[in-house]
Amino acid sequence: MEKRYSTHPDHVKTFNTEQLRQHFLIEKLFINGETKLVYSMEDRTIVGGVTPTTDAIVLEENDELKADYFLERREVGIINVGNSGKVTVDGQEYKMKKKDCLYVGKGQKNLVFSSDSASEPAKYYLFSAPAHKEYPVQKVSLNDFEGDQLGSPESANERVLTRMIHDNGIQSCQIVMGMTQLKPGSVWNSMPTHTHDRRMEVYLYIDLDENARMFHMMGQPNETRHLVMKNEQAVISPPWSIHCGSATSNYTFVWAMAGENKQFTDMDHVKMEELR
Ligand SMILES: O=C(O)C(=O)C[C@H](O)C(=O)CO
Ligand SMILES: [Zn+2]
Repeated sequence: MEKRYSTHPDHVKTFNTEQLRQHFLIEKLFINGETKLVYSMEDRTIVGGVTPTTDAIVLEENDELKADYFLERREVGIINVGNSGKVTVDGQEYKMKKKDCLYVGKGQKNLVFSSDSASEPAKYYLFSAPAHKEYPVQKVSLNDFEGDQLGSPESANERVLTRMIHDNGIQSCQIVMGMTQLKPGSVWNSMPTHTHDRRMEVYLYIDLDENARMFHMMGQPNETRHLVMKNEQAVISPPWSIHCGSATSNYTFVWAMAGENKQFTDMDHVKMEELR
C-alpha cells in the first residue's frame, strides 16, 4: 500500500509541480487484474481502485493496518466507475452497474470483487476511513436520486450533485460520498470554492475525454496552486485546502470526505476577493 503523509500549508507553498503531484495526485488507480491502495495520513483515509478481469479479487487485509481483516476497524464506500460487475460481502452478492454505490461497514470480513466481462471490466473506486461502530451494508444507484441542480450555463458550472453516503442517506461513521455530473458545455466545479477544516476530501475525475484535461485548484485560498489531471485520476485535498477545478470539456467527479463533521453543508466558503 502506498503511503502519503500529511502536509503543512507553509511547506506546500514551496513545492514545485513535481512535488505537488507526488504528494496529492493519484495518477493510476485502475490497473487490470489488480488492487491499488493509497493510505493518506489526512484523516487516515484509504483511496483505492479494484479492477477485476478474468478472476475475482479479494480485498486482502494489509500488513500496514495491523488488523485481521481490512474492515476490522474501518468502513468503506465503493462506487463502480467502470462496466458492470458484482461485489460479494460475507456471501451476500450485490450487482454493481456503473455509478452504483455500496457502503460496507466495520466488521464485514470478506469482500470479493468481480467483473461481468474480463475485456470490459468493472472499476471499483474505494474510499475508506476509520470506524467506531457497525452500520449496515447498503447499495444505491445514481438514478435512485434526483440530485441537487447547481450552477448555470452562463457560469459554465451547471451540474447535478448527488449525495449518496451522508447524514440523510446511507449511514456511516465518517464517510460522506457522492458524485457531481457536469452538463455539456459546463466545466467549472465547486465554484465559489470552499475549505472544511473538519475533514479532508478526495476528488476522482471520471467521464473526461481522453484528450481533455482537468485544471484542479488546491492550496490555501490566498496561495493557490493547480494540478493538471487526466480521466480517472484522483487528488487528495487536505482539510485546509480549497478544491475546485475547470476542465477542457464536461465530466463527472466522485467526491468523498472523512473527518469529524459529517454535515455536507459544513463548508467555509471563500470570497472571490480572498483568492490569489
Ligand atoms: O460541484 C460541487 O460543488 C461539489 O461537488 C462540491 C463537493 O461535493 C465538495 O467539495 C463537498 O465538500
Ligand atoms: Zn469540499
